[in-house]
Amino acid sequence: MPSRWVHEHRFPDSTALAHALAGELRVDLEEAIGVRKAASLVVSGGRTPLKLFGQLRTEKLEWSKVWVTLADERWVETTAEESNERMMREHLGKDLAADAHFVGLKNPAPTPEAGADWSWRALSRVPRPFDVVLLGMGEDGHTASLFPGSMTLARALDPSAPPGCVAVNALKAPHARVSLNLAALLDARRIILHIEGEAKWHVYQRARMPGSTAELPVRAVLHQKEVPVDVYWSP
Ligand SMILES: O=C1O[C@H](COP(=O)(O)O)[C@@H](O)[C@H](O)[C@H]1O
Repeated sequence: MPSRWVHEHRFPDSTALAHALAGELRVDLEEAIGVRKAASLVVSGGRTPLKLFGQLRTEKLEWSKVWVTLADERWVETTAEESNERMMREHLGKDLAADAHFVGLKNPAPTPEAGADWSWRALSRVPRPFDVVLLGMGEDGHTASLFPGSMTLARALDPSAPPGCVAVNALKAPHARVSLNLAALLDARRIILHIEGEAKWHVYQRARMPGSTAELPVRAVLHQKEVPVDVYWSP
C-alpha cells in the first residue's frame, strides 16, 4: 500500500543498515543544530539498536548540543540488565557521543503510575519537537512500551491526549513500564521505525493494513498523517 507518509528502506544485513542509518541520523542532528543550536533524539531500548548505537557514537557531530532520551523504560533500577537507560548509556554514551546529554525516564517513584508525570517533567530539558524519534517494534506489534492488552493503551493512543508519559502494565510485557504516549511520540519532525528479522517484517506488513490499534499498537504510528515515518529493515 504506497503512502507518502511511510517510506521503506531494506538492507541486506544489520551492518549495512547500521552504517546507513547512523549516517542519516548524523545529517538530521547536524541540520537541527544548524537551525536551533541544539538537537534531540529519542531512542528505543531492547536489542535491535545495539549495532546502530555502536556506529552512531563514532559519527562526527557537535554531540555536546545533542539531547538523547528514551521512548520507553522498564521500571527497574537503571543499573539492571533490563534497563533501557543502562543500555542507552553503555552503548551510545561513549566515544564521540559521550558529550551528549542523556536523560532517562526512570525515577525513584515506587511504581510507574506514581512516576510517569515525573518522567515526563524530566524531558522538559529536551528540545521539542524532537528532531528524530527512533522506534523499535516487538513481534506482538508493540512499539515504545505501547503493548497490546495494556489497560492504559486506549488512553496512551488517544491522539487528543496531551503529550506525556503513561504507566504500562501488560500481562505479556516483562516488567511494569513507562512509555511516551502517542501524542509525545508524534511531537517529532521525523519517526524512524527500525526492525530486523523476517518475523518483524511480517508483523509490520500486517500493521500496514487498516485494522485495530489495540491488536497492533504500532498501527497508530504507521497510519497517522502528521509525521513522516521511515522504516529501516534488515534480515
Ligand atoms: O521492550 C522493548 O521492546 C522493543 C523491541 O525490542 P527488541 O529487543 O525486539 O529490539 C523496544 O523497541 C522497546 O524500547 C523495549 O522497551
